[in-house]
Amino acid sequence: MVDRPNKPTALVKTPGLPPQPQVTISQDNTRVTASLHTGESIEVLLYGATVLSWKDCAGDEKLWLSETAKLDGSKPVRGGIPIVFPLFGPPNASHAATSSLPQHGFARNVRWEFLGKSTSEGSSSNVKLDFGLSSEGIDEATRSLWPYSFGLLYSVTLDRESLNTTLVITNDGNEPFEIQTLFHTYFRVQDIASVQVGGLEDASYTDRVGGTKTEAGTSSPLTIAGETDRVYQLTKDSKKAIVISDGGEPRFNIFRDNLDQAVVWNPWDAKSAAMADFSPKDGFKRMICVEAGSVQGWQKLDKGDAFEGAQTIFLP
Ligand SMILES: O=P(O)(O)OC[C@H]1O[C@H](O)[C@H](O)[C@@H](O)[C@@H]1O
Repeated sequence: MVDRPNKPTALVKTPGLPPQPQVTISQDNTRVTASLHTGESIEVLLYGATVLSWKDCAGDEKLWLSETAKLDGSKPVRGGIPIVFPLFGPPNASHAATSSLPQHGFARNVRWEFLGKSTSEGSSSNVKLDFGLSSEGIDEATRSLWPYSFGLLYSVTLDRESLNTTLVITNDGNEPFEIQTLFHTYFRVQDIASVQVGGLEDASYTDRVGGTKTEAGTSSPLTIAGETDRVYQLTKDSKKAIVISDGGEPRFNIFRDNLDQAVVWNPWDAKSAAMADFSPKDGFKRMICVEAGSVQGWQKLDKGDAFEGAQTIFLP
């Protein structure tokens, strides 16, 4: 059974004080917000099931969201964590089944259903919000572009010091299909000039700036000094974090589960100037996308198969 929103569950009893709600959830027609009693919070837009905001206990925002991002369902959100599915990047004639879809697929362009919340047994400090999308939940025009019977279950779990996003994709029909997927996370940073991305050392990557070329890994952490768009080929070792440091301090430790690539993207000045929904125009100095995904080749799902991929971002 699904809890109704707006009703805090799990009460903590502190001697001498009235019971305190552990988790507060509220929902309107467009979004769901959840806060822990310790102050951490998340906000998820039903359009695209896009995480728009993740704040720590001090109320500091961890995600970057463009000031001109469209939140009205007219286009994918520029910022937060849009979900890429079932195709990463621009459509390509070489993969006929997804060749008619928009860039990064359709999951970020459609309204999802809020399925409800849960908290861990005995835990005083987390909340999981579940969202669903299926072939029945998309419009006829989109379904005609990708006519498969699928189910997506997306869970966003807020803990005191981490945020987990888990996507389970199922093939609910008779026809096999092939997918790519990715969490397009926009991290907020203080100053891109002092950002380093560690944990990608020695990984080969596809550089997508100015044509596509494959490069061997380098021994030092990645720094960003211009337009950057790389797809790193990582090992299956989910214990190795990708670490985003800012001003010499580690800020985010990203762990992957069953996602073997990571895209690093910063549009820099010219590309961000060309995006109407990217603002302020120098906002590229305060964001970096590090996107865990499965985007090299395709994951094939036969009838009844499921694919599960997740990322957990820890605040050091
Ligand atoms: O503008 P969008 O469709 O949201 O894509 C934004 C970016 O997403 C990924 O990071 C890709 O690697 C980039 O090539 C792309 O420009």
